[in-house]
Amino acid sequence: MGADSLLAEIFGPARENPDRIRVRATAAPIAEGAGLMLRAHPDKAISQRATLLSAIANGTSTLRNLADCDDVRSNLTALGALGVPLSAEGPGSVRIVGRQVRDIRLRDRTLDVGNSATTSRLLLAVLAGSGSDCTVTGNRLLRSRPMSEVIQPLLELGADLVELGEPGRLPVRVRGTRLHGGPVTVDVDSAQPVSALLFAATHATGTVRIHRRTVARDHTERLLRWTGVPVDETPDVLMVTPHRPAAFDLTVPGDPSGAALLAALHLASAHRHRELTIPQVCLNPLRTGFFRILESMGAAVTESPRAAHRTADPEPVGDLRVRCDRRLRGTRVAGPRLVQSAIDELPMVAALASVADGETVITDAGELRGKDTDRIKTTLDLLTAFGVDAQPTPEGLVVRPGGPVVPARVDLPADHRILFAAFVLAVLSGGECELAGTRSVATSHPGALDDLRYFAEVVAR
Ligand SMILES: O=C(O)C1=C[C@@H](OP(=O)(O)O)[C@@H](O)[C@H](O)C1
Ligand SMILES: C=C(OP(=O)(O)O)C(=O)O
Repeated sequence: MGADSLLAEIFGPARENPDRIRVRATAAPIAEGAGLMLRAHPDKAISQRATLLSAIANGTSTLRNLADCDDVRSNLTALGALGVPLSAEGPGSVRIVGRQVRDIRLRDRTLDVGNSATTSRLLLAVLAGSGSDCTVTGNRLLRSRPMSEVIQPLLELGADLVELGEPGRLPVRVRGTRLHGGPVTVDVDSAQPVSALLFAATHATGTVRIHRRTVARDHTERLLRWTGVPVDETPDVLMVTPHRPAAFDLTVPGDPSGAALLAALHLASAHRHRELTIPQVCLNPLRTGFFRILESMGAAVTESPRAAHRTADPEPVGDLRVRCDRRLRGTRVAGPRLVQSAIDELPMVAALASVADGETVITDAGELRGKDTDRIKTTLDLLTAFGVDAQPTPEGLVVRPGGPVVPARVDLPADHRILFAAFVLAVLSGGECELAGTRSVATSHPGALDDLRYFAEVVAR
């Protein structure tokens, strides 16, 4: 079966979103006393890791509630091209028959993973130990993103990788070989290189010690342990004993980044004094930094973990509740651990900061410069378009109170996280504006316009 028909069977046809919308900030009337409950989309980061891990696991895995977005579609398309048997198991569910890494043999082909850095980096680590000789590339944005932090340590484990374009960028040719163990270092504040090396370690010939700079999202560590791969850890070092993961059944929880969008829109709306419940969200503390930042801004946040997670799931899962009955306070977002746990939500923090009663400083966030866009620059451009007083710093930005004004039209960069911050600013501004360049919603959350519709009138242009 072709990749497109398989994806259509799993998710239905890809959703067509307009590239230009008018947004009028008038929240749907909700009766006092009525409960507010909105569901976040399934987690993208866990979907990415779970599909790739089951592709090399011992046996057949079933994954449910996979995130339907371009990044995960790219990931499944790549697995199909690698000859990994995949079949639809109902809406959002897939069965994946794992293969020995050495038996993955893709020859003389180029795998284009679109926009997804996570897919490209994890895939390089798997292909490095496979029987393949192929090339990994991506779209224009992905080809300009840094890859050295993955390429360099993989080379140190014996990988045969050749950068075919600019040094430290895709496309990269991979000739699979046997990786050995040893020490490797990740000296950026980023989860993906660590995850890539954890994948590589499962099929190396000796123990791999990963010296890391920051503890960031640990979904891969959790999945590996849950599937029987020995991973020891101190704050500075992860130590992996090579082992083939066992096949598994997993239901992907709600995405904390999706919950953050709902919470930010809610706090931007006239209903923010009411409690919004977002059920069944991944409550991994290395992902929920946005909610800690909201608390520091004066919002009330409650997390109610589901008890069963202790035995059944690799991740803590539960309900999130958010409300705020005061004006938001300015805050300081600093330190690699907090920054990493809210890395994709920082543009939305900056948006909310525009209505706080004091200055907000975001720092230690230099990693934002290597995303789909330079998100320090594009967040600043967005704030400026909404008339917000903000200034860039080398590692972040400073946002001053003053509230957004309603611009006639904002031309957005091709970056979904900046688009989500634009939604928040459009609701905060209380007026009507046009957003151009909205198709990037598809990268992580094609249904995001429906989220926005709870808080604003949205008309396609
Ligand atoms: O590991 C992941 O799933 C991700 C890690 C983060 O990137 P970095 O690891 O490059 O910081 C994040 O920005 C990205 O959306 C997804
Ligand atoms: C940067 C992101 O993802 P990736 O690095 O996988 O492209 C993101 O989702 O914001």
